[in-house]
Amino acid sequence: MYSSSNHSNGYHPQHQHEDNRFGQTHSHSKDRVRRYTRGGATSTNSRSRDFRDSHGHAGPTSASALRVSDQHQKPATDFDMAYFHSYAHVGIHEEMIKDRVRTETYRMAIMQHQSAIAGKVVVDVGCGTGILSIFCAQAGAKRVYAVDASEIALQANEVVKANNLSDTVIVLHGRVEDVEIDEEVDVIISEWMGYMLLYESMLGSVITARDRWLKPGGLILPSNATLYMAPVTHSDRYSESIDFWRNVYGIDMSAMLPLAKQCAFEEPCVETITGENVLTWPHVVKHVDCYTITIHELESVTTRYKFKSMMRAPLHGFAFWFDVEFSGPAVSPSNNHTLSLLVDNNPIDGSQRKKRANPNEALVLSTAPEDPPTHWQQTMIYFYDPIEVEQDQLIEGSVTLSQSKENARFMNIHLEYASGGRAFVKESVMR
Ligand SMILES: C[S@@+](CC[C@H](N)C(=O)[O-])C[C@H]1O[C@@H](n2cnc3c(N)ncnc32)[C@H](O)[C@@H]1O
Repeated sequence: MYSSSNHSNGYHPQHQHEDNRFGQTHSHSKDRVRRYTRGGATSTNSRSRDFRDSHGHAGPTSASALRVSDQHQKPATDFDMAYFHSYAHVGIHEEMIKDRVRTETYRMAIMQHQSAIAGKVVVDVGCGTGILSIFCAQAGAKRVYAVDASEIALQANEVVKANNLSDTVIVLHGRVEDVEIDEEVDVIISEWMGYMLLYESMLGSVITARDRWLKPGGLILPSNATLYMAPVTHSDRYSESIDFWRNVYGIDMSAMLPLAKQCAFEEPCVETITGENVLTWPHVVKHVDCYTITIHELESVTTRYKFKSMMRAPLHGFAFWFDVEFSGPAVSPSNNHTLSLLVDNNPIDGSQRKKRANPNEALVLSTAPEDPPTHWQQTMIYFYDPIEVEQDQLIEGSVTLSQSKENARFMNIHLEYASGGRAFVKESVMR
């Protein structure tokens, strides 16, 4: 995943600064998950470890507490191990927790659903430092299984102990796919969203947890998610990275342009844009219902889009962003807890978009350009050269997001676009 325009892969030495989230270096902004792509295998083991004592209470880790179960899922790959290792770094957790939009929306959602959590059993899929598990304990959960395959689970256990919550929060160090929980749970909570929603492929682990442990009628937070895309104009960005080379201290360095374009725009960029960069209403790329989605459905997502530009402007590429909603399971319309969002047809481009039926009913965590910024920012796919579009000009094509065969946590992006009689294809990989 590329968080700025200044490199064609994640490991360029120039413009380096410490990325607190993953201890990774890059120029403009922070990467949520990248560091794991560098090293391949790490020394992290794939066994599950829990901190329960013989009475089922949380306690210090010991060799006898190590438990292995490989009957549920494929074994973790070297890529998985490197991925979990990347989450052992404090910086990534600091960045997530300091993202107040993210963390406070989760806390509000937990409090909003307190009646479904108090006295109930919760599993926190990917607990990290344990913050969401502790919020659930504060909301009155009877028991919270806080599961994380990263070494950060050891820290979570210390945090739980220091807050005198060891009787409620049971930290399990292992993959959700491997650990054993000997009871059904009422609630699943997880912060699984990667850039462009599906990068990291962590949603599959939430599905696994759901299918292993969730009681019928149980609650999943967040309950659904939507990935959007829209065409954008961003002349400043293009000038900064490309036009810059046309005149450098009076020297014509245009010979650098092909390399500059490749390095800047070959891969997706994670950046913050504003609503002013967006040329039309967004198109829904994928809507995910966490209660019903299958792992198979996530392997490849294809959508066709058709936009009509609202203005005359140079089209520089597409922005992607997502939102997630914290509502209960979808139930019949006669029930008061019916999902609060409806999907209706976008009058501008004919695509579907979500409309809030009752804004008071479900909390939404949005990463849209017009909403307060989050650490996810927006994900941009830039063209190598802009396309001039007139007002009302059609921009159409398709996009396919598929898990890489090499490493399912990488995402291949196949983008086809046509406008004004010209057609293009762009392939990129978010790694
Ligand atoms: C985005 S972080 C969220 C951390 C924490 N819940 C929070 O909100 O601050 C995701 C965490 O999930 C863990 N994780 C991802 N996949 C997992 C799996 N299959 N089993 C256990 N932990 C997993 C990662 O190690 C990471 O710590």
